[in-house]
Amino acid sequence: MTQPPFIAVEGPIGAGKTTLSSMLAEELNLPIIKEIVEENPFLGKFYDNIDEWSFQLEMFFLCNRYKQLEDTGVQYISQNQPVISDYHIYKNMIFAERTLKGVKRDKYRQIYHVLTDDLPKPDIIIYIRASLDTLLARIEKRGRVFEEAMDTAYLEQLMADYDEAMASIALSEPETKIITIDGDIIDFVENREQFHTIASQLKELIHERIQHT
Ligand SMILES: Nc1ncnc2c1ncn2[C@@H]1O[C@H](COP(=O)(O)OP(=O)(O)O)[C@@H](O)[C@H]1O
Ligand SMILES: Nc1nc2c(ncn2[C@H]2C[C@H](O)[C@@H](COP(=O)(O)O)O2)c(=O)[nH]1
Repeated sequence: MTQPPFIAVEGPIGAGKTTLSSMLAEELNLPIIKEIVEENPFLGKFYDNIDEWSFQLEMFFLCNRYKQLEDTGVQYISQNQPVISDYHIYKNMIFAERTLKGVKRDKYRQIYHVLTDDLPKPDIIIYIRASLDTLLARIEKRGRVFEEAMDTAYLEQLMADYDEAMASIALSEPETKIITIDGDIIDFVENREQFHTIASQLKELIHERIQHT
């Protein structure tokens, strides 16, 4: 039996994940699972010194996402309720593979698999891509102080890592539907028509999948 749709909005930092997932949740009346960022005690320290703080930060993100998906994701799925999230659990690996090295990376990989292998995985991914200039402009617009120390090369590397990760999911999970949005061209914030095109496409996919559940 297929599960009711679990939708994840993904993309590099500043792509518009939280914005788009919140808009879609409201438009389609879906419950939303949202990342908690402001209370993260390690992010500021991490951007000041990645090597020193990466393990603590990656573990913090992993444990929080695990707990959130365990508490709410599993509950919605078991009630046959479609749900949208502003992250995919695989995001942890995208970042950790970039920020961790050696023994810590090996340990992290093991813990990641132990915690996440039996979690429900999204079967629809909305992947927002955008150019470096667009991402930088949106990060600046958001104005989080701790992100001022972010290195541009780090963000550029993450953009490539995201492309690679999405290509790998497309190959290894052909049943997962990936909708790619060009965030430089499609403006779901300013252009209602463009937002409605995305919302209608998602509504149709949810409808199709519910019928097969
Ligand atoms: N399409 C868009 N056009 C203009 N501003 C946007 C757009 N998408 C997001 N933003 C703004 O960019 C910033 C980052 O968006 P956010 O949703 O927090 O990104 P993410 O969750 O991917 O890091 C926010 O200030 C948001 O209001
Ligand atoms: N090293 C990691 N950093 C992460 C991870 N998830 C999010 N983040 C950072 C990136 C941003 O500064 C901030 C919010 O993320 P958004 O993508 O929502 O803008 O947190 C992670 O797993 N590892």
